[in-house]
Amino acid sequence: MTGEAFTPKRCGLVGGGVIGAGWAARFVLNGHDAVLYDPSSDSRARAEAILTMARAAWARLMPGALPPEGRLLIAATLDEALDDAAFVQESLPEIETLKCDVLGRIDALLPASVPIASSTSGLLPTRLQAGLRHPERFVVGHPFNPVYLLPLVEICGGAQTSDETKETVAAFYRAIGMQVLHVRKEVDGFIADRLLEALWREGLWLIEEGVATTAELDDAIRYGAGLRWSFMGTFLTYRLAGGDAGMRHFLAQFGPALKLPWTKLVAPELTDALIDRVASQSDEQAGGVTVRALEGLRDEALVKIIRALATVGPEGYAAGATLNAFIARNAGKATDEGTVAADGTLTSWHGTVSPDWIDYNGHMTEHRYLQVFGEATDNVLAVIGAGRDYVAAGHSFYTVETHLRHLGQAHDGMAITVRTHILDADAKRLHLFHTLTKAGDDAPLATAEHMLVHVDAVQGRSALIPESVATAIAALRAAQSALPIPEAAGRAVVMPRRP
Ligand SMILES: NC(=O)C1=CN([C@@H]2O[C@H](COP(=O)(O)OP(=O)(O)OC[C@H]3O[C@@H](n4cnc5c(N)ncnc54)[C@H](O)[C@@H]3O)[C@@H](O)[C@H]2O)C=CC1
Ligand SMILES: C[N+](C)(C)CC(=O)CC(=O)[O-]
Repeated sequence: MTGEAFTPKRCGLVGGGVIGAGWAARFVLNGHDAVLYDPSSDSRARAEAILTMARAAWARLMPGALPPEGRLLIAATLDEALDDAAFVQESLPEIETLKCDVLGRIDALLPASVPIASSTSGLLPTRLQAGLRHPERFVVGHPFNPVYLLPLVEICGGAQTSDETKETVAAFYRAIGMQVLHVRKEVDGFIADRLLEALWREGLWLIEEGVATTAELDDAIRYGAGLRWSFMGTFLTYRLAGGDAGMRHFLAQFGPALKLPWTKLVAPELTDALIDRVASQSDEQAGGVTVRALEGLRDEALVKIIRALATVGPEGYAAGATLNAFIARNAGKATDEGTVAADGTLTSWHGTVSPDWIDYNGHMTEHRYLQVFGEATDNVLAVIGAGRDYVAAGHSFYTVETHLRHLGQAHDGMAITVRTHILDADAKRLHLFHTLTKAGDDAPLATAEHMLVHVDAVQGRSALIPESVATAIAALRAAQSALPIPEAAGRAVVMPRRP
Protein backbone atom coordinates (compact mmCIF):
# COMPACT_ATOMS: atom_id res chain seq x y z
CA MET A 1 0.00 0.00 0.00
CA THR A 2 1.62 3.24 -1.09
CA GLY A 3 -0.36 6.50 -0.74
CA GLU A 4 -1.00 8.47 -3.94
CA ALA A 5 0.32 5.79 -6.29
CA PHE A 6 -2.27 3.18 -5.28
CA THR A 7 -4.25 2.41 -8.45
CA PRO A 8 -5.76 -1.07 -8.08
CA LYS A 9 -6.39 -2.54 -11.52
CA ARG A 10 -8.87 -5.06 -10.13
CA CYS A 11 -11.33 -4.22 -7.34
CA GLY A 12 -13.32 -6.92 -5.55
CA LEU A 13 -16.86 -6.01 -4.53
CA VAL A 14 -18.78 -8.05 -1.99
CA GLY A 15 -22.49 -7.22 -2.00
CA GLY A 16 -23.98 -5.71 -5.14
CA GLY A 17 -27.15 -3.94 -4.01
CA VAL A 18 -27.81 -0.22 -4.33
CA ILE A 19 -24.40 0.67 -2.92
CA GLY A 20 -22.20 -2.20 -4.15
CA ALA A 21 -23.44 -1.72 -7.72
CA GLY A 22 -22.94 2.05 -7.36
CA TRP A 23 -19.31 1.49 -6.31
CA ALA A 24 -18.84 -0.94 -9.22
CA ALA A 25 -20.02 1.76 -11.65
CA ARG A 26 -17.65 4.38 -10.18
CA PHE A 27 -14.71 1.96 -10.35
CA VAL A 28 -15.48 0.92 -13.95
CA LEU A 29 -15.93 4.52 -15.11
CA ASN A 30 -12.51 5.29 -13.64
CA GLY A 31 -10.83 2.51 -15.59
CA HIS A 32 -10.67 -0.15 -12.87
CA ASP A 33 -12.01 -3.67 -13.36
CA ALA A 34 -14.82 -4.33 -10.87
CA VAL A 35 -15.43 -7.97 -9.94
CA LEU A 36 -18.67 -8.24 -8.03
CA TYR A 37 -19.98 -11.09 -5.90
CA ASP A 38 -23.60 -11.13 -4.74
CA PRO A 39 -25.58 -14.38 -4.42
CA SER A 40 -28.88 -12.77 -5.45
CA SER A 41 -30.17 -13.87 -8.86
CA ASP A 42 -30.60 -10.33 -10.22
CA SER A 43 -27.17 -8.98 -9.24
CA ARG A 44 -25.87 -8.89 -12.84
CA ALA A 45 -28.94 -7.13 -14.21
CA ARG A 46 -28.87 -4.60 -11.37
CA ALA A 47 -25.15 -3.88 -11.70
CA GLU A 48 -25.45 -3.46 -15.47
CA ALA A 49 -28.50 -1.19 -15.12
CA ILE A 50 -26.73 1.02 -12.59
CA LEU A 51 -23.60 1.16 -14.77
CA THR A 52 -25.76 2.28 -17.72
CA MET A 53 -27.30 5.08 -15.64
CA ALA A 54 -23.88 6.08 -14.29
CA ARG A 55 -22.32 6.14 -17.75
CA ALA A 56 -25.07 8.44 -19.03
CA ALA A 57 -24.71 10.72 -16.00
CA TRP A 58 -20.92 10.94 -16.35
CA ALA A 59 -21.15 11.77 -20.04
CA ARG A 60 -23.27 14.76 -19.05
CA LEU A 61 -21.23 15.65 -16.00
CA MET A 62 -17.90 15.68 -17.81
CA PRO A 63 -18.30 16.54 -21.47
CA GLY A 64 -14.49 16.55 -21.46
CA ALA A 65 -12.30 13.47 -21.56
CA LEU A 66 -13.13 10.46 -19.43
CA PRO A 67 -10.67 7.68 -18.61
CA PRO A 68 -11.13 4.52 -20.71
CA GLU A 69 -13.58 2.23 -18.87
CA GLY A 70 -12.61 -0.86 -16.91
CA ARG A 71 -14.67 -4.05 -17.05
CA LEU A 72 -17.68 -5.05 -14.97
CA LEU A 73 -17.32 -8.75 -14.10
CA ILE A 74 -19.77 -10.83 -12.10
CA ALA A 75 -18.17 -13.53 -9.93
CA ALA A 76 -19.93 -16.79 -9.09
CA THR A 77 -18.20 -17.12 -5.72
CA LEU A 78 -16.52 -14.98 -3.10
CA ASP A 79 -13.15 -16.58 -3.94
CA GLU A 80 -13.54 -15.62 -7.59
CA ALA A 81 -14.34 -11.99 -6.70
CA LEU A 82 -11.22 -11.74 -4.56
CA ASP A 83 -8.88 -13.51 -6.96
CA ASP A 84 -6.14 -11.02 -7.85
CA ALA A 85 -8.09 -8.13 -6.26
CA ALA A 86 -5.86 -5.26 -5.15
CA PHE A 87 -8.67 -3.53 -3.23
CA VAL A 88 -11.96 -4.78 -1.74
CA GLN A 89 -15.14 -2.82 -0.99
CA GLU A 90 -17.68 -4.63 1.17
CA SER A 91 -21.33 -3.53 0.79
CA LEU A 92 -23.29 -6.24 2.60
CA PRO A 93 -26.58 -5.57 4.37
CA GLU A 94 -26.22 -3.52 7.55
CA ILE A 95 -26.09 -6.53 9.90
CA GLU A 96 -23.04 -6.59 12.13
CA THR A 97 -22.86 -10.39 12.55
CA LEU A 98 -23.13 -10.97 8.78
CA LYS A 99 -20.48 -8.34 8.04
CA CYS A 100 -18.09 -9.77 10.68
CA ASP A 101 -18.54 -13.29 9.32
CA VAL A 102 -17.96 -12.39 5.65
CA LEU A 103 -15.15 -9.92 6.46
CA GLY A 104 -13.40 -12.78 8.31
CA ARG A 105 -13.59 -14.91 5.15
CA ILE A 106 -12.39 -12.04 2.95
CA ASP A 107 -9.47 -11.43 5.34
CA ALA A 108 -8.49 -15.11 5.24
CA LEU A 109 -8.50 -15.22 1.43
CA LEU A 110 -6.52 -12.04 0.69
CA PRO A 111 -2.82 -11.23 1.00
CA ALA A 112 -2.17 -8.89 3.95
CA SER A 113 -1.30 -5.99 1.66
CA VAL A 114 -4.81 -5.64 0.15
CA PRO A 115 -6.93 -2.93 1.82
CA ILE A 116 -10.52 -3.84 2.74
CA ALA A 117 -13.10 -1.05 3.01
CA SER A 118 -16.63 -1.37 4.36
CA SER A 119 -19.55 0.76 3.13
CA THR A 120 -21.29 0.53 6.52
CA SER A 121 -23.44 3.56 7.31
CA GLY A 122 -22.67 3.55 10.98
CA LEU A 123 -21.31 0.29 12.44
CA LEU A 124 -18.10 0.82 14.36
CA PRO A 125 -14.94 -0.26 12.53
CA THR A 126 -13.29 -1.37 15.78
CA ARG A 127 -16.03 -4.00 16.16
CA LEU A 128 -16.00 -5.02 12.47
CA GLN A 129 -12.22 -5.55 12.44
CA ALA A 130 -11.99 -7.31 15.81
CA GLY A 131 -11.84 -10.87 14.43
CA LEU A 132 -9.55 -10.19 11.45
CA ARG A 133 -6.04 -11.61 11.09
CA HIS A 134 -4.93 -8.30 9.57
CA PRO A 135 -7.16 -5.68 11.18
CA GLU A 136 -4.75 -2.89 10.25
CA ARG A 137 -5.84 -3.07 6.58
CA PHE A 138 -9.54 -2.61 7.39
CA VAL A 139 -11.26 0.79 7.21
CA VAL A 140 -14.76 2.19 6.73
CA GLY A 141 -15.34 3.97 3.40
CA HIS A 142 -18.93 5.20 3.77
CA PRO A 143 -20.36 6.57 0.49
CA PHE A 144 -23.63 8.32 -0.38
CA ASN A 145 -26.28 7.22 -2.81
CA PRO A 146 -25.84 7.40 -5.80
CA VAL A 147 -22.22 6.45 -5.25
CA TYR A 148 -21.30 7.25 -8.85
CA LEU A 149 -22.45 10.88 -8.58
CA LEU A 150 -22.14 12.08 -4.99
CA PRO A 151 -18.51 12.82 -4.20
CA LEU A 152 -18.62 12.48 -0.39
CA VAL A 153 -17.04 9.44 1.26
CA GLU A 154 -16.39 9.24 5.00
CA ILE A 155 -13.24 7.41 6.03
CA CYS A 156 -13.23 6.05 9.56
CA GLY A 157 -10.58 3.77 11.00
CA GLY A 158 -11.01 1.48 13.99
CA ALA A 159 -8.61 1.13 16.92
CA GLN A 160 -6.40 -1.22 14.90
CA THR A 161 -6.57 0.48 11.47
CA SER A 162 -3.15 1.71 10.33
CA ASP A 163 -2.66 5.30 9.19
CA GLU A 164 -1.22 3.90 5.98
CA THR A 165 -4.51 2.12 5.22
CA LYS A 166 -6.51 5.31 5.82
CA GLU A 167 -4.19 7.34 3.59
CA THR A 168 -4.00 4.73 0.84
CA VAL A 169 -7.75 4.27 0.63
CA ALA A 170 -8.35 8.04 0.85
CA ALA A 171 -5.91 8.63 -2.04
CA PHE A 172 -7.68 5.99 -4.11
CA TYR A 173 -11.11 7.50 -3.45
CA ARG A 174 -9.80 10.96 -4.37
CA ALA A 175 -8.36 9.59 -7.58
CA ILE A 176 -11.82 8.32 -8.55
CA GLY A 177 -13.37 11.75 -8.06
CA MET A 178 -14.48 11.64 -4.43
CA GLN A 179 -14.28 14.15 -1.60
CA VAL A 180 -12.87 12.45 1.48
CA LEU A 181 -14.08 13.41 4.94
CA HIS A 182 -11.88 11.83 7.63
CA VAL A 183 -13.88 10.90 10.72
CA ARG A 184 -11.20 11.51 13.31
CA LYS A 185 -13.09 10.10 16.28
CA GLU A 186 -14.91 6.79 15.86
CA VAL A 187 -18.60 7.31 16.54
CA ASP A 188 -21.80 5.39 15.66
CA GLY A 189 -23.26 6.75 12.43
CA PHE A 190 -20.07 8.75 11.70
CA ILE A 191 -20.71 12.43 10.89
CA ALA A 192 -23.06 12.79 7.93
CA ASP A 193 -25.56 10.11 8.90
CA ARG A 194 -25.89 11.51 12.41
CA LEU A 195 -27.03 14.76 10.80
CA LEU A 196 -29.32 12.97 8.34
CA GLU A 197 -30.79 10.81 11.10
CA ALA A 198 -31.56 13.87 13.25
CA LEU A 199 -33.64 15.34 10.42
CA TRP A 200 -35.24 11.98 9.62
CA ARG A 201 -36.21 11.47 13.27
CA GLU A 202 -37.90 14.86 13.40
CA GLY A 203 -39.68 14.09 10.13
CA LEU A 204 -41.09 10.83 11.49
CA TRP A 205 -42.24 12.62 14.62
CA LEU A 206 -44.03 15.32 12.59
CA ILE A 207 -45.80 12.61 10.56
CA GLU A 208 -46.74 10.66 13.70
CA GLU A 209 -48.20 13.80 15.27
CA GLY A 210 -50.15 14.56 12.08
CA VAL A 211 -48.36 17.88 11.62
CA ALA A 212 -47.15 17.23 8.07
CA THR A 213 -47.08 14.62 5.31
CA THR A 214 -44.02 13.20 3.57
CA ALA A 215 -44.66 15.55 0.62
CA GLU A 216 -44.93 18.63 2.85
CA LEU A 217 -41.76 17.67 4.71
CA ASP A 218 -39.87 17.31 1.42
CA ASP A 219 -41.20 20.68 0.24
CA ALA A 220 -39.99 22.20 3.50
CA ILE A 221 -36.47 21.18 2.50
CA ARG A 222 -36.31 21.41 -1.27
CA TYR A 223 -37.74 24.92 -1.69
CA GLY A 224 -35.60 26.34 1.09
CA ALA A 225 -32.72 25.06 3.15
CA GLY A 226 -31.98 22.17 0.77
CA LEU A 227 -30.97 24.56 -1.99
CA ARG A 228 -28.42 26.36 0.18
CA TRP A 229 -27.22 23.19 1.90
CA SER A 230 -25.95 21.87 -1.40
CA PHE A 231 -23.11 24.35 -1.43
CA MET A 232 -22.80 25.91 2.04
CA GLY A 233 -24.01 23.34 4.54
CA THR A 234 -25.48 24.54 7.84
CA PHE A 235 -22.71 26.47 9.51
CA LEU A 236 -21.66 28.77 6.67
CA THR A 237 -25.35 29.41 5.96
CA TYR A 238 -26.02 30.40 9.57
CA ARG A 239 -22.92 32.57 9.59
CA LEU A 240 -24.64 34.63 6.89
CA ALA A 241 -27.89 34.63 8.92
CA GLY A 242 -25.94 36.43 11.65
CA GLY A 243 -25.36 39.39 9.33
CA ASP A 244 -22.04 41.20 9.30
CA ALA A 245 -21.27 40.03 12.84
CA GLY A 246 -21.47 36.45 11.61
CA MET A 247 -21.74 33.36 13.80
CA ARG A 248 -21.23 35.13 17.13
CA HIS A 249 -24.28 37.32 16.54
CA PHE A 250 -26.25 34.37 15.19
CA LEU A 251 -25.55 32.41 18.41
CA ALA A 252 -26.42 35.42 20.56
CA GLN A 253 -29.74 35.82 18.76
CA PHE A 254 -30.82 32.21 18.20
CA GLY A 255 -28.78 30.35 20.83
CA PRO A 256 -31.38 30.81 23.59
CA ALA A 257 -33.87 28.92 21.37
CA LEU A 258 -31.97 25.75 22.36
CA LYS A 259 -33.93 25.92 25.61
CA LEU A 260 -37.34 25.92 23.88
CA PRO A 261 -39.28 22.64 23.87
CA TRP A 262 -39.27 22.24 20.07
CA THR A 263 -35.52 21.73 20.03
CA LYS A 264 -35.73 18.62 22.22
CA LEU A 265 -37.93 16.24 20.28
CA VAL A 266 -37.38 12.54 20.71
CA ALA A 267 -37.60 9.73 18.16
CA PRO A 268 -41.11 8.33 17.78
CA GLU A 269 -41.75 4.61 18.22
CA LEU A 270 -41.57 2.96 14.77
CA THR A 271 -44.95 1.25 15.13
CA ASP A 272 -46.74 -0.63 12.32
CA ALA A 273 -49.22 2.24 12.18
CA LEU A 274 -46.46 4.81 11.65
CA ILE A 275 -44.78 2.62 9.03
CA ASP A 276 -48.11 2.31 7.15
CA ARG A 277 -48.69 6.03 7.32
CA VAL A 278 -45.20 6.96 6.06
CA ALA A 279 -45.25 4.32 3.29
CA SER A 280 -48.72 5.24 2.02
CA GLN A 281 -47.97 8.98 2.09
CA SER A 282 -44.77 8.28 0.19
CA ASP A 283 -46.71 6.24 -2.43
CA GLU A 284 -49.18 9.08 -2.82
CA GLN A 285 -46.35 11.61 -3.05
CA ALA A 286 -44.63 9.60 -5.82
CA GLY A 287 -47.91 9.66 -7.76
CA GLY A 288 -47.17 6.43 -9.64
CA VAL A 289 -43.78 7.59 -10.91
CA THR A 290 -41.46 4.57 -10.79
CA VAL A 291 -38.28 4.36 -8.75
CA ARG A 292 -36.31 4.10 -12.04
CA ALA A 293 -37.90 7.34 -13.31
CA LEU A 294 -37.22 9.11 -10.00
CA GLU A 295 -33.60 7.94 -10.15
CA GLY A 296 -33.35 9.40 -13.65
CA LEU A 297 -34.74 12.70 -12.41
CA ARG A 298 -32.39 12.67 -9.42
CA ASP A 299 -29.36 12.01 -11.63
CA GLU A 300 -30.30 14.74 -14.09
CA ALA A 301 -30.75 17.27 -11.28
CA LEU A 302 -27.53 16.23 -9.52
CA VAL A 303 -25.52 16.51 -12.73
CA LYS A 304 -26.91 19.98 -13.40
CA ILE A 305 -26.34 21.18 -9.83
CA ILE A 306 -22.75 19.90 -9.70
CA ARG A 307 -22.02 21.35 -13.12
CA ALA A 308 -23.45 24.70 -12.04
CA LEU A 309 -21.32 24.65 -8.88
CA ALA A 310 -18.29 23.97 -11.07
CA THR A 311 -18.78 27.41 -12.64
CA VAL A 312 -18.97 29.33 -9.32
CA GLY A 313 -15.81 31.31 -8.48
CA PRO A 314 -12.46 30.83 -10.14
CA GLU A 315 -12.14 27.12 -9.27
CA GLY A 316 -15.74 26.03 -8.72
CA TYR A 317 -17.43 25.75 -5.33
CA ALA A 318 -18.07 22.78 -3.01
CA ALA A 319 -18.89 19.67 -5.10
CA GLY A 320 -18.18 21.75 -8.22
CA ALA A 321 -14.59 22.31 -7.09
CA THR A 322 -14.18 18.56 -6.55
CA LEU A 323 -15.43 17.97 -10.09
CA ASN A 324 -13.05 20.55 -11.56
CA ALA A 325 -10.08 19.04 -9.71
CA PHE A 326 -11.03 15.58 -10.98
CA ILE A 327 -11.34 16.80 -14.57
CA ALA A 328 -7.99 18.61 -14.34
CA ARG A 329 -6.28 15.48 -12.98
CA ASN A 330 -7.68 13.36 -15.80
CA ALA A 331 -7.14 15.88 -18.60
CA GLY A 332 -5.62 14.20 -21.61
CA LYS A 333 -5.30 10.82 -19.84
CA ALA A 334 -8.15 9.16 -21.59
CA THR A 335 -7.66 10.41 -25.04
CA ASP A 336 -4.94 11.71 -27.25
CA GLU A 337 -6.00 15.33 -26.44
CA GLY A 338 -3.02 17.65 -26.84
CA THR A 339 -0.92 15.03 -28.59
CA VAL A 340 0.50 15.06 -32.11
CA ALA A 341 0.31 11.79 -34.05
CA ALA A 342 3.12 10.61 -36.34
CA ASP A 343 1.28 12.02 -39.37
CA GLY A 344 1.05 15.45 -37.71
CA THR A 345 -2.60 15.19 -36.62
CA LEU A 346 -3.07 17.32 -33.51
CA THR A 347 -6.09 16.28 -31.41
CA SER A 348 -6.93 19.47 -29.58
CA TRP A 349 -10.22 18.63 -27.85
CA HIS A 350 -12.23 15.55 -27.03
CA GLY A 351 -15.50 15.33 -25.14
CA THR A 352 -19.21 14.61 -25.11
CA VAL A 353 -22.13 16.79 -26.16
CA SER A 354 -23.93 17.80 -22.98
CA PRO A 355 -27.77 17.92 -22.84
CA ASP A 356 -27.72 21.63 -22.01
CA TRP A 357 -25.86 22.25 -25.29
CA ILE A 358 -28.91 21.14 -27.27
CA ASP A 359 -31.26 23.80 -28.71
CA TYR A 360 -34.88 23.81 -29.84
CA ASN A 361 -33.82 22.19 -33.12
CA GLY A 362 -32.63 19.10 -31.24
CA HIS A 363 -28.91 19.49 -31.93
CA MET A 364 -25.89 21.26 -30.49
CA THR A 365 -26.52 24.99 -30.51
CA GLU A 366 -24.19 27.33 -32.39
CA HIS A 367 -22.42 29.11 -29.54
CA ARG A 368 -21.35 25.76 -28.08
CA TYR A 369 -19.31 25.14 -31.24
CA LEU A 370 -17.44 28.34 -30.55
CA GLN A 371 -16.96 27.24 -26.93
CA VAL A 372 -15.50 23.88 -28.03
CA PHE A 373 -13.29 25.51 -30.67
CA GLY A 374 -12.17 28.12 -28.13
CA GLU A 375 -11.16 25.38 -25.69
CA ALA A 376 -9.40 23.55 -28.55
CA THR A 377 -7.42 26.74 -29.24
CA ASP A 378 -6.49 26.94 -25.54
CA ASN A 379 -5.23 23.35 -25.71
CA VAL A 380 -3.15 24.15 -28.81
CA LEU A 381 -1.68 27.16 -26.99
CA ALA A 382 -0.79 24.89 -24.06
CA VAL A 383 0.98 22.54 -26.49
CA ILE A 384 3.16 25.38 -27.82
CA GLY A 385 4.02 26.60 -24.32
CA ALA A 386 1.51 29.47 -24.13
CA GLY A 387 -0.85 27.99 -21.52
CA ARG A 388 -2.11 29.34 -18.19
CA ASP A 389 1.34 30.04 -16.68
CA TYR A 390 2.30 31.95 -19.78
CA VAL A 391 -0.83 34.10 -19.52
CA ALA A 392 -0.24 34.65 -15.81
CA ALA A 393 3.26 35.92 -16.71
CA GLY A 394 1.72 38.67 -18.86
CA HIS A 395 1.59 37.40 -22.44
CA SER A 396 -1.18 35.75 -24.40
CA PHE A 397 -2.72 35.14 -27.81
CA TYR A 398 -5.98 36.96 -28.60
CA THR A 399 -8.33 35.70 -31.32
CA VAL A 400 -8.99 38.55 -33.77
CA GLU A 401 -11.00 36.78 -36.48
CA THR A 402 -13.13 33.62 -36.70
CA HIS A 403 -14.96 31.83 -39.48
CA LEU A 404 -17.24 29.00 -38.34
CA ARG A 405 -18.90 26.51 -40.69
CA HIS A 406 -21.72 24.15 -39.66
CA LEU A 407 -21.72 21.04 -41.85
CA GLY A 408 -23.49 18.37 -39.81
CA GLN A 409 -25.31 17.85 -36.52
CA ALA A 410 -23.90 16.93 -33.12
CA HIS A 411 -26.48 15.32 -30.84
CA ASP A 412 -26.94 14.88 -27.09
CA GLY A 413 -24.35 12.46 -25.67
CA MET A 414 -22.30 12.23 -28.88
CA ALA A 415 -18.53 11.88 -28.34
CA ILE A 416 -16.83 14.55 -30.46
CA THR A 417 -13.22 15.35 -31.33
CA VAL A 418 -11.46 18.43 -32.65
CA ARG A 419 -8.28 18.21 -34.76
CA THR A 420 -6.21 21.29 -35.46
CA HIS A 421 -4.04 22.22 -38.42
CA ILE A 422 -1.63 25.15 -37.99
CA LEU A 423 -2.02 26.82 -41.37
CA ASP A 424 0.50 29.61 -40.90
CA ALA A 425 2.45 31.67 -38.40
CA ASP A 426 4.70 34.74 -38.46
CA ALA A 427 6.45 36.90 -35.90
CA LYS A 428 3.16 37.93 -34.24
CA ARG A 429 0.34 35.84 -35.73
CA LEU A 430 -0.94 32.30 -35.62
CA HIS A 431 -3.45 30.96 -38.16
CA LEU A 432 -5.41 27.87 -37.04
CA PHE A 433 -7.93 25.57 -38.69
CA HIS A 434 -10.03 23.30 -36.43
CA THR A 435 -12.16 20.39 -37.66
CA LEU A 436 -14.83 18.93 -35.37
CA THR A 437 -16.01 15.36 -36.03
CA LYS A 438 -17.89 12.61 -34.28
CA ALA A 439 -15.18 10.67 -32.38
CA GLY A 440 -13.69 7.96 -34.58
CA ASP A 441 -15.19 9.49 -37.71
CA ASP A 442 -13.59 11.68 -40.38
CA ALA A 443 -16.63 13.52 -41.71
CA PRO A 444 -16.53 17.12 -40.42
CA LEU A 445 -19.56 18.35 -38.47
CA ALA A 446 -18.09 21.83 -38.18
CA THR A 447 -14.89 23.73 -38.87
CA ALA A 448 -13.43 26.93 -37.47
CA GLU A 449 -10.68 29.08 -38.86
CA HIS A 450 -9.08 31.57 -36.48
CA MET A 451 -6.46 34.29 -36.68
CA LEU A 452 -4.71 34.92 -33.38
CA VAL A 453 -2.38 37.76 -32.48
CA HIS A 454 0.29 37.51 -29.84
CA VAL A 455 -0.05 40.23 -27.20
CA ASP A 456 1.70 41.76 -24.27
CA ALA A 457 -1.37 41.80 -22.02
CA VAL A 458 0.19 44.24 -19.54
CA GLN A 459 0.99 46.84 -22.23
CA GLY A 460 -2.26 46.04 -24.01
CA ARG A 461 -0.73 45.73 -27.50
CA SER A 462 0.59 43.19 -29.96
CA ALA A 463 4.06 41.78 -29.32
CA LEU A 464 6.61 39.51 -30.95
CA ILE A 465 6.18 35.80 -30.21
CA PRO A 466 9.13 34.80 -27.98
CA GLU A 467 11.65 32.30 -29.30
CA SER A 468 10.58 29.35 -27.14
CA VAL A 469 6.98 29.56 -28.37
CA ALA A 470 8.05 30.29 -31.97
CA THR A 471 10.26 27.18 -31.88
CA ALA A 472 7.37 25.04 -30.62
CA ILE A 473 5.12 26.42 -33.39
CA ALA A 474 7.80 25.69 -36.00
CA ALA A 475 8.18 22.11 -34.73
CA LEU A 476 4.42 21.59 -34.91
CA ARG A 477 4.24 23.01 -38.42
CA ALA A 478 7.09 20.76 -39.51
CA ALA A 479 5.24 17.73 -38.08
CA GLN A 480 2.13 18.81 -40.01
CA SER A 481 3.92 19.62 -43.27
CA ALA A 482 2.56 16.53 -45.04
CA LEU A 483 -1.09 17.20 -44.04
CA PRO A 484 -3.26 18.40 -46.91
CA ILE A 485 -4.42 22.02 -46.59
CA PRO A 486 -8.15 21.90 -45.72
CA GLU A 487 -10.20 22.64 -48.81
CA ALA A 488 -12.20 25.31 -46.97
CA ALA A 489 -9.19 27.19 -45.58
CA GLY A 490 -9.39 30.90 -46.42
CA ARG A 491 -12.97 30.66 -47.62
CA ALA A 492 -15.19 33.69 -47.15
CA VAL A 493 -18.90 33.67 -46.40
CA VAL A 494 -20.47 33.83 -49.85
CA MET A 495 -23.82 33.08 -51.39
CA PRO A 496 -23.10 31.01 -54.51
CA ARG A 497 -25.16 32.21 -57.54
CA ARG A 498 -26.23 30.02 -60.41
CA PRO A 499 -24.71 31.25 -63.72
N1 LIG B 1 -28.64 2.39 0.67
C1 LIG B 1 -28.02 3.48 1.08
O1 LIG B 1 -28.51 4.60 0.95
C2 LIG B 1 -26.65 3.37 1.69
C3 LIG B 1 -26.18 2.19 2.23
N2 LIG B 1 -24.92 2.14 2.75
C4 LIG B 1 -24.40 0.90 3.33
O2 LIG B 1 -24.03 0.03 2.27
C5 LIG B 1 -24.22 -1.32 2.66
C6 LIG B 1 -25.14 -1.99 1.64
O3 LIG B 1 -26.36 -1.31 1.62
P1 LIG B 1 -27.35 -1.41 0.35
O4 LIG B 1 -26.58 -1.56 -0.88
O5 LIG B 1 -28.29 -0.29 0.52
O6 LIG B 1 -28.11 -2.76 0.67
P2 LIG B 1 -28.86 -3.74 -0.35
O7 LIG B 1 -29.81 -4.51 0.45
O8 LIG B 1 -29.36 -2.95 -1.51
O9 LIG B 1 -27.67 -4.68 -0.87
C7 LIG B 1 -27.04 -5.64 -0.10
C8 LIG B 1 -26.64 -6.76 -1.03
O10 LIG B 1 -25.82 -7.68 -0.33
C9 LIG B 1 -26.10 -8.96 -0.86
N3 LIG B 1 -25.64 -9.99 0.04
C10 LIG B 1 -26.28 -10.53 1.12
N4 LIG B 1 -25.50 -11.46 1.67
C11 LIG B 1 -24.36 -11.54 0.94
C12 LIG B 1 -23.19 -12.32 1.02
N5 LIG B 1 -23.00 -13.21 1.98
N6 LIG B 1 -22.21 -12.12 0.11
C13 LIG B 1 -22.37 -11.23 -0.89
N7 LIG B 1 -23.47 -10.46 -1.01
C14 LIG B 1 -24.46 -10.61 -0.10
C15 LIG B 1 -27.61 -8.95 -1.09
O11 LIG B 1 -28.00 -9.94 -2.01
C16 LIG B 1 -27.85 -7.53 -1.57
O12 LIG B 1 -27.86 -7.47 -2.99
C17 LIG B 1 -24.79 -1.27 4.07
O13 LIG B 1 -23.74 -1.43 4.98
C18 LIG B 1 -25.38 0.13 4.16
O14 LIG B 1 -25.43 0.62 5.46
C19 LIG B 1 -24.06 3.20 2.69
C20 LIG B 1 -24.48 4.38 2.13
C21 LIG B 1 -25.82 4.59 1.65
C1 LIG C 1 -30.05 5.55 5.04
N1 LIG C 1 -28.60 5.43 5.14
C2 LIG C 1 -28.23 5.53 6.53
C3 LIG C 1 -28.23 4.11 4.62
C4 LIG C 1 -28.06 6.53 4.30
C5 LIG C 1 -26.60 6.62 4.17
O1 LIG C 1 -25.80 5.92 4.78
C6 LIG C 1 -26.04 7.67 3.28
C7 LIG C 1 -26.94 8.27 2.23
O2 LIG C 1 -26.73 7.99 1.05
O3 LIG C 1 -27.84 9.01 2.58
